[in-house]
Amino acid sequence: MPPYFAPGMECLGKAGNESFMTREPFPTFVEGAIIVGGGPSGLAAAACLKMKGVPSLIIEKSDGIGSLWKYKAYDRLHLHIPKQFCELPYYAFPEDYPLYPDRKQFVDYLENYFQHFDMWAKFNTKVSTASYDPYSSCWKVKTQPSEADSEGERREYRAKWLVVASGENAEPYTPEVEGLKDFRGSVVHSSNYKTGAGYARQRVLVVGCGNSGMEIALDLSNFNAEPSLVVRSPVHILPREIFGTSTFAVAMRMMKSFPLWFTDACLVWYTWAMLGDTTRYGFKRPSDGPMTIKCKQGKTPILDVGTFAKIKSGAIKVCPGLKYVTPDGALFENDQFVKFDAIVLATGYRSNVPQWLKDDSGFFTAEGLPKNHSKGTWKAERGLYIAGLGRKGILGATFDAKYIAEDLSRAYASESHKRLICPLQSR
Ligand SMILES: Cc1cc2nc3c(=O)[nH]c(=O)nc-3n(C[C@H](O)[C@H](O)[C@H](O)COP(=O)(O)OP(=O)(O)OC[C@H]3O[C@@H](n4cnc5c(N)ncnc54)[C@H](O)[C@@H]3O)c2cc1C
Ligand SMILES: NC(=O)C1=CN([C@@H]2O[C@H](COP(=O)(O)OP(=O)(O)OC[C@H]3O[C@@H](n4cnc5c(N)ncnc54)[C@H](OP(=O)(O)O)[C@@H]3O)[C@@H](O)[C@H]2O)C=CC1
Ligand SMILES: O=C(O)C(=O)Cc1c[nH]c2ccccc12
Repeated sequence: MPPYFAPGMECLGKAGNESFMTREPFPTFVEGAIIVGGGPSGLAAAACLKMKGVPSLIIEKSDGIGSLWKYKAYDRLHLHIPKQFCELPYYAFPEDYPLYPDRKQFVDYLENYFQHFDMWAKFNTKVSTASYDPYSSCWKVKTQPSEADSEGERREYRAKWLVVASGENAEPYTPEVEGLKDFRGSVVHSSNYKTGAGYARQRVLVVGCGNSGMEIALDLSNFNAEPSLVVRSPVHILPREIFGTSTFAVAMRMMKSFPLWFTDACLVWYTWAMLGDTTRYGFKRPSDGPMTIKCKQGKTPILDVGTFAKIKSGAIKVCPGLKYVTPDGALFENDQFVKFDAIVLATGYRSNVPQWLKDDSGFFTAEGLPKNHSKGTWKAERGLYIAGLGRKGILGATFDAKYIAEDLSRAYASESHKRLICPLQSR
């Protein structure tokens, strides 16, 4: 019996006494792969598959591609590593782009990339569940329209292969902080922060000192606000450039020829020479080096774009961990109380994979990131692939996409004799 007639693939609605009113939608069969997410990782995967002759459908909950860069990033954002490390496969950045393209340029590039490869995508469509159906050996992907699409309907798609590309930064993470909900001023997550323009002369507490918190504190200071930055854990801070060359590029080159510890020692020594003793300003260094931590834990070092100079000058204050927030300020772990007018939570993001992917293979951690697998973080079982969740930035996602296309295209070729070709109803 061909797979499309197998039990479980018939669209007869739910069992039991549920009426036809609650019937499940008819599934649309997708030849090739379904890709969940239309960010850089999903685009890279779709392009690499296409180059290998494998079709795919991107399902994206936002109204277009690159939603993180389009809607969830602040205005002054630039790529913080040089463009050659953020280029997606088979399509170069325009030649006149600067070394560190800005947010708008990167979004334009992603949109052109999508057009260039003439990709298939369903926008305003959120994947609510994806599960493997052993009867049909397919992935069942159920979708619901996003809030912006009032006329959309629930759909079901099926494909032999599923590529998870929903991003490490899928959901803003807001920690439980005592008293936060009673704070009288504005509280925004960094994903909703655009510019410091409305914060002039306000005392703003920026919680979190990853790359977002550091740059938002700088932006606030440039707009004449009075930012304070919570730095609760040891963290590596590196200048973005070493003698005019990107620190990231220097590190990559060194890692090819020298052991990791030596690269780390050089980076830390150089930072000390450039920025001085950062511990004096509240930045304790972890005992492991910056690239060791990136490789082991995926945590990105701070690439400083001018915040540290503002900290040195006193324009940005550094605070230790938060104890609690009051309606008009915050108490810190050193028992100091400071008044604030606004709070920006630059406390990071989480994967949303556990919310929608039903996978019991043990491939993912409870946080929805691949566990450390000896064979890499891009391939699970039963036709499930993962792009951009290996905590290696856009460069890592492009490697994932190439490996995925290589492997998936082989499986696609061997399946081709029994493949069912059902054109999509809409693009
Ligand atoms: C502010 C910021 C700056 C960064 N700068 C850099 C940088 O300079 N260099 C670098 O290498 N990395 C950088 N990163 C890391 C970042 O992970 C990448 O830039 C990149 O966007 C990751 O691409 P992605 O496609 O994996 O994820 P995303 O860009 O997050 O794309 C995932 C897409 O999946 C969609 N999606 C999620 N869940 C669902 C669902 N259930 N159904 C349908 N669609 C869904 C989302 O709407 C989103 O469009 C930065 C991250 C942030 C937050
Ligand atoms: N192109 C660019 O210039 C930029 C790149 N990025 C990238 O985007 C990704 C996300 O970065 P980002 O948004 O900064 O998130 P991160 O996860 O990197 O940083 C989150 C920060 O919040 C802190 N934090 C979390 N909870 C609390 C709490 N309760 N109290 C105090 N501090 C807390 C964390 O501290 P702790 O370590 O103690 O948990 C950490 O310092 C990274 O990969 C980053 O490199 C981001 C911005 C700009
Ligand atoms: O911005 C990010 O989150 C990245 O992951 C980019 C990146 C990958 N490897 C790195 C090593 C040092 C600094 C940034 C990165």
